Amino acid sequence: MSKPRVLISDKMDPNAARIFEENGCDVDVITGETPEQLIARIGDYDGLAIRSSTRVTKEILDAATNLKVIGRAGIGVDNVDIPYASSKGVVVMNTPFGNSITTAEHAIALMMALARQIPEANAQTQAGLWPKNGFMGVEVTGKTLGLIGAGNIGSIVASRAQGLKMKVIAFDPFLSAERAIEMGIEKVELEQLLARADFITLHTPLTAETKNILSKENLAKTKKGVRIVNCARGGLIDEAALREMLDSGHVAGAALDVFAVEPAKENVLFGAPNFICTPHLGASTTEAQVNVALQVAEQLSDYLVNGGVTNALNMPSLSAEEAPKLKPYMALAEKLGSLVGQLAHGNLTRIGIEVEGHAATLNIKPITGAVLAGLMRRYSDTVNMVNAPFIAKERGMEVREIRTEREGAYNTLIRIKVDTEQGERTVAGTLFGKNQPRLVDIFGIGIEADLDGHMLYISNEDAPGFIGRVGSILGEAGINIGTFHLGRRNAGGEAVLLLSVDQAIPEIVLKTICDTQGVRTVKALSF
Ligand SMILES: NC(=O)C1=CN([C@@H]2O[C@H](COP(=O)(O)OP(=O)(O)OC[C@H]3O[C@@H](n4cnc5c(N)ncnc54)[C@H](O)[C@@H]3O)[C@@H](O)[C@H]2O)C=CC1
Ligand SMILES: O=C(O)CCC(=O)C(=O)O
Repeated sequence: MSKPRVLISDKMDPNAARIFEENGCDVDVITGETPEQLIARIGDYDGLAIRSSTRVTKEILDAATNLKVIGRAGIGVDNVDIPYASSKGVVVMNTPFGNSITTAEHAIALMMALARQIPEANAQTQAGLWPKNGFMGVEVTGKTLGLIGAGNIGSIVASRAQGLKMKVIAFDPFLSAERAIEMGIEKVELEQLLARADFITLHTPLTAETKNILSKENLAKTKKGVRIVNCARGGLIDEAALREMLDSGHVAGAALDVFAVEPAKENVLFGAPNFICTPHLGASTTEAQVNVALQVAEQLSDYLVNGGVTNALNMPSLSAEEAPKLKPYMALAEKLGSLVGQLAHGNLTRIGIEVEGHAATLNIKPITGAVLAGLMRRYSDTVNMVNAPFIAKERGMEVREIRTEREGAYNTLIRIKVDTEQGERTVAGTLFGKNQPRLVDIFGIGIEADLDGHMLYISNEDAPGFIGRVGSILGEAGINIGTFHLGRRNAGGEAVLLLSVDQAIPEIVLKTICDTQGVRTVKALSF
């Protein structure tokens, strides 16, 4: 089997390339290309490792015909079109913790630089001005630091600021009261933070809610003399409004690592009083870059070589240890989903996935993904367990998952219930001999069958001689029967026949079977 191919398209610590190679991938490091160059090249690769420079757009994803996974060596993934990647079945991963300490330290460094105007004092001193009387700083001790966003980085900033004897308040709608107490900070509303903070530091992603969170209006509500730090994302602050506030002296200083448009070769803030900036250096320490490079290479190669999923933003995590345990369940789930998809008529709007026994002790998200992928395969060739939940949602399907660790008649069971035009339909399957997917129930009728290759499903009235008649029709058409499985609701009632055959069954043969007395439904299946 050929090795997975990975492209590193942004500057990254060389350890990343080494790890990819050690883990069995072929790797190319080609940085600084234009989007057109990347579009021309990307079709050759299974994996793409990036930092913040490569923008993974729709056009790039359309050209990435072999791409299975994108890894961001860092946290923010606003440079990747995740919904489109999901629709293409491409997993997107980041490295959520590798550069958090470094970025938090950068925010603290910028805060201290602002408090003591270090960059300007340095420049004037080296220019021979000895400006001893030109710079009057402020202490941070006893001052209030307002965090907007108290996640990984925000909480590290909080603990460092507490070490500097600052009082920390935070606005973060998703911060629980318990966590705030644990962090020793005060959870406040945005209005309070704006009114009370001597320093404000931002640590949220850029979303519809956080875009321009420091708008002109909100900047006007800040305390006079406030100092503002942004090491999160450009776009969180209205840059033109901030410039006005710096010029007027209402904002005593601002330090930005990130800009609305990057690279920021020119910006309305350049040259403003008490404005300092760095070129998106928040994550730039040797330690952080080694961390994220190692992590992204381990994660991507684990996915490409072993199927392990870690820190994916568009699918559930699946460790390399979990992957082999889940694989037979996912195969079963896929087959059951596919059976339902092939047999159910009309739109499926409600799907129940019940997992019992041993499978329920595992991570069931991949099982759900596999059921949905199997179920929707009849709609699309590109559906897979990554994009299936998104497509299901898009199609308005309501998916319910029920997990019961207690064993029933089988040591493990996956049951799928769907509402169809004919009412609720159920199929269930188990694993025989630990990894052999086996159907055990079809629409409430017990049966035992492998779901493999070409198959024929017949629902009929239970009557003597029926099986012989079907056998003869197939025999006369030269179609060899591999396996034969029977089940019935009750004697003389509804019966089910599931056959595996060595070739696809021609329409004309299906029609002949359909016309046979006692037949209710006939359907050729393939798995
Ligand atoms: N300058 C740089 O080089 C770097 C920048 N970053 C950026 O820092 C940001 C934060 O990273 P982490 O702390 O790791 O992320 P995180 O996900 O751990 O924390 C983000 C926090 O923002 C909060 N939040 C979300 N919406 C909010 C809203 N509307 N108002 C207030 N709070 C809200 C969340 O509840 C969460 O607690 C990310 O955008 C990331 O891209 C990260 C690393 C390096
Ligand atoms: O890779 C970088 O230098 C930027 C890091 C960053 O912005 C992030 O991790 O979100």
